[in-house]
Amino acid sequence: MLSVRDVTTSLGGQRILDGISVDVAEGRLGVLFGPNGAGKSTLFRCIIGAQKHTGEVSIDGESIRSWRTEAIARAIAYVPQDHATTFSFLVRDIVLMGRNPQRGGVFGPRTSDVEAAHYALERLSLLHLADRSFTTLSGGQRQLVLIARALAQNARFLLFDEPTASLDFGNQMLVWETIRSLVDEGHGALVCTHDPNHALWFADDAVVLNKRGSVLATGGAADVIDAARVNDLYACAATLGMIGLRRVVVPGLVKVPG
Ligand SMILES: Nc1ncnc2c1ncn2[C@@H]1O[C@H](COP(=O)(O)OP(=O)(O)OP(=O)(O)O)[C@@H](O)[C@H]1O
Repeated sequence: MLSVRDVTTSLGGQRILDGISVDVAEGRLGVLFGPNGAGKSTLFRCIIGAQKHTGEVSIDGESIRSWRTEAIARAIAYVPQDHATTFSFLVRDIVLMGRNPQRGGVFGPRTSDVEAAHYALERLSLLHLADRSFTTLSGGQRQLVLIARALAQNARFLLFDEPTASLDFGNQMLVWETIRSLVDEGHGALVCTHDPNHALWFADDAVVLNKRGSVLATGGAADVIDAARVNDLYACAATLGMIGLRRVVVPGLVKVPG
């Protein structure tokens, strides 16, 4: 279990997160839902130790505050919101980078690392792109490559920051289905999303943040993300229609909980 307890942080002299607590359990898919600027990305950075904070992040009851970066990366894989690389790394090398925390030292990749990267590419049907430059890929393909890198990392817990932003509907579903299947295989995931439908379709649990960076609600996704709450957060009557999409099922593609 990855546990976040009472995490509070400030940026530029301003309180950004205020006493956030969230659990990420293996075999559970949680979503982090909240308006722009609520602090979702900042919370991810706190969790992986990239942002100073008070409160505690622990794994199986052990605080990870003093863990080295590599040790954290062996336990937690983070897929950032938008990865604009200016270097034209090959896709296979980007995915192989996911093995760095496992390798340690300065030695080159072991056979097992190459195999893990190959498996991750194969799992996400990306083998045909393995020798393409990352910079030449579409946004959806890049996102899938970053998920493959996280898969190669073989961490117990996966953090995704808006993994379907800018993707077409088909790729949104592919990404969510991939995350869901990784969770069903035993990973724990926390996914930041702006789409209440995605939360209802795919997530088990939800944490709703308000724009002041504190928890508005936490619990089962369908219990805490409903029309009233979405309307309250965004003051938008159209949210009722969006929530209605929950009942639209693409056969064999979208799993609707319950
Ligand atoms: N370096 C910084 N200095 C000052 N304020 C910052 C800094 N980085 C982020 N912020 C502020 O922190 C707040 C939270 O930002 P964050 O990116 O975590 O929000 P978010 O919920 O992920 O937003 P979005 O949904 O738009 O991606 C925002 O108000 C942002 O302007």
